[in-house]
Amino acid sequence: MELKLKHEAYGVLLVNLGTPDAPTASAVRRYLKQFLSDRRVVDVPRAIWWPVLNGIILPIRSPKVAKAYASIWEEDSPLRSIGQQQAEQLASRLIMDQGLDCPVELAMTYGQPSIPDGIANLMNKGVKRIVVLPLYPQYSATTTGSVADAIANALRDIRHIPEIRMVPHYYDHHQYIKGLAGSVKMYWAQHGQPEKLMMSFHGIPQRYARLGDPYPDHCEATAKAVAKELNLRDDQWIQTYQSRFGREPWLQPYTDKTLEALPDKGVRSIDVICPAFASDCLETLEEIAEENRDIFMEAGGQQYRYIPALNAAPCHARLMSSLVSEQLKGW
Ligand SMILES: C=CC1=C(C)c2cc3[nH]c(cc4nc(cc5[nH]c(cc1n2)c(C)c5CCC(=O)O)C(CCC(=O)O)=C4C)c(C)c3C=C
Ligand SMILES: [Fe+2]
Ligand SMILES: [Fe+2]
Repeated sequence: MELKLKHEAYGVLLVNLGTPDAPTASAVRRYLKQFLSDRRVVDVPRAIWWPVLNGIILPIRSPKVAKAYASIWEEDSPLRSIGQQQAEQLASRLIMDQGLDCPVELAMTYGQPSIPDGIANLMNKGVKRIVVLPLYPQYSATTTGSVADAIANALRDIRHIPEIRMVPHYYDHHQYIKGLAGSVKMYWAQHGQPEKLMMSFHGIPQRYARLGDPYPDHCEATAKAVAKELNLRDDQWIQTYQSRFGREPWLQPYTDKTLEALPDKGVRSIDVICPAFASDCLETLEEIAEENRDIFMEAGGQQYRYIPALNAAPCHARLMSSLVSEQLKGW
């Protein structure tokens, strides 16, 4: 009985970026407005950014991006439906691996389900200590930093605040590296190995890294560790950055430009993984699996395959359960 009460005091908030409520221009506009108003994401002075965001970006981008969402939407946005599966699997894993019967709530930094609702749901279940697990293996101020801000903002409205611990990153965690390498090995065992493996990470502006964001160092460490785990020679893999936005230079090499150039360098077959994404989403299912495929094939490539994110794989739930239990030590 005593043990059960103790377990009920803990809860997990699994956090991902966020996604629109529907694949429509108005829902995408609402989502992009919240996301792109975050100063950690776009740090341009507000007097310059507000007119650009409201007068140009939102009216032009929302209908275009809504079409892209419509092409990947099933019953819901994949980011949210996969996130719900991950939350359920993590709750079962915590019981199986750690003997810990505690609630797990999915929350999004932007859109629904929100971080304040996630915290309220946990507290309504009697939770006093929350482990926040941002689903970002590599730390960036634009993602993990924004989760910390959103948690702090949510706590402002709570009189008796819960205790909070947060997983800062897991870019070099052995279960994460083995999970990624294992998914590639399994894919190659079934479909054969291509000439190159591309590891494409979501980009950030170069300036953010110069100002102290360690994200590129974390990405390089992940990519090197996965290549090592797969016993790849240097010429058998390449690390790139995708999803650039706006005019200033982002981290390089760019995924799309690299794919356009590779066939001329003699590379005709390539597999792509996106290690910065814990769940498949618009950026992997549409940008990588569709748009970038066309770029490679039109440039003369012959075989292009996207290997899915870890999503709801059992090894992913085991990794998340280890990350949570490592935070619980001594608590
Ligand atoms: C404007 C600057 C952006 C920064 C900086 C940025 C960093 C960043 N984002 C992710 C993960 C995801 N991003 C997703 C979509 C997305 N990202 C941006 C812009 C920045 N991201 C935009 C405008 C969008 C929306 C789509 C579009 O308009 O092109 C998603 C997908 C969400 C979904 O609903 O499927 C994810 C996930 C990381 C990991 C990261 C920095 C490390
Ligand atoms: Fe993004
Ligand atoms: Fe994109």
